[in-house]
Amino acid sequence: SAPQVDIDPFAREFLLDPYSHHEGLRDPGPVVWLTQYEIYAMARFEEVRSALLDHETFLSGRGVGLADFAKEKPWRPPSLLLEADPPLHERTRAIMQSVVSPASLKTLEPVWRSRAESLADELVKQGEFNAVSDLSEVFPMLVFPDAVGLMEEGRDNLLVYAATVFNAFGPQNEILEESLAAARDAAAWVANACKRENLSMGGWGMAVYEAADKGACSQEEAERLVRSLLSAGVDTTVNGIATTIYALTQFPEQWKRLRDNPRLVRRAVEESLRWDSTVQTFFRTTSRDVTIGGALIPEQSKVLLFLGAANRDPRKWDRPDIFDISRPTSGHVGFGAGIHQCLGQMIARLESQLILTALVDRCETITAAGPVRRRANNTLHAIESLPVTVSPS
Ligand SMILES: CC(C)Cc1ccc(C(=O)O)cc1
Repeated sequence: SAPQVDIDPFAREFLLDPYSHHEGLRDPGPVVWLTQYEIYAMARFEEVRSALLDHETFLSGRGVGLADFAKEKPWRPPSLLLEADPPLHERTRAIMQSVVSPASLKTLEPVWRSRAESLADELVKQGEFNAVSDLSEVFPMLVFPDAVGLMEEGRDNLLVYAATVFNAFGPQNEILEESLAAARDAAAWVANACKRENLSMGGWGMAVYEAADKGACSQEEAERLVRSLLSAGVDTTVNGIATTIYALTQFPEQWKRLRDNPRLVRRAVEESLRWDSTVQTFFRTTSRDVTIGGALIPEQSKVLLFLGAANRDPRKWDRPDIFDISRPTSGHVGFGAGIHQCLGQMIARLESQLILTALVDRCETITAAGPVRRRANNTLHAIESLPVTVSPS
């Protein structure tokens, strides 16, 4: 049976520094029993990847958080993408893939590039700035809400709402209680922003309703699918960009390599996702008894998958704790894997690549100008503050 582990992966001190705790989750065995929550967990690369690929054994429809939707009411109507299994998932995923298509991104790229360059111009002029409040919370908000076609008024509700979405995958701890209290108004704003009449023509949001007009889904489903874009599309890129900058301040020789060859930006973004995965964890629920590495996981069990720990598993990666932009990163589970693999991964990659390229082109060096401060979140490895100094090239 699965070895018992007393670690609390949703304790504040774990969330603020998860990587110092991961060996205690990987080493006891391929599957462990977390006594704090009476759930199973997997933190090794092989097992995490296999579970993500086996969507028939490891279900999403009963929620991808600790809450089992077969036993308790979700805090919000379940996502038709993230919290759906086939066949529903196939229909909704196809709609969203046709909306956030490569063609659509191609048309947006020039505008996104010019926004990234203007922001980088300003930041280099400043010389010293906060890579969170002045950069990673700014750039995604300059491009993503417009791509969705969101109303202008109240957009700052997006970050508050998204933080709650990600906290809600965890237990009812103080972190979740605090963010639920803070997010009441934000949730109302998001619900309203997803309505057809509040979305502008030509945006991704309206494209979902046009799919509904063609019979691909109902108008109500369209409204909830737009909510998915707002839930997943902001806090992820905000923290992904901040983490990439953080990694580059911690490994300055990697910045130098980017300066010598800016084409390595793509690899830096990928390696950043592996080295410090923005999305650290989420759950699956077993549809049947399944034995992993000699341990039986009964059906209807919640299983916590540690993506961040899998991406630094020494059984898979050599020198896993080193941020090395030349390493082969293919197969990392920073965007998940299988049928639920991140729908927005190309959006996230483009945003990160554009802003990083704009900074690499303009800055000879980028260095930490003070300590990094983290923001505790039940799912995300989030950064609250990251003061940096840049020298112009
Ligand atoms: C890493 C995932 C948990 C991010 C995410 C959040 C929310 C949704 C939704 O559909 O609301 C989808 C994906």
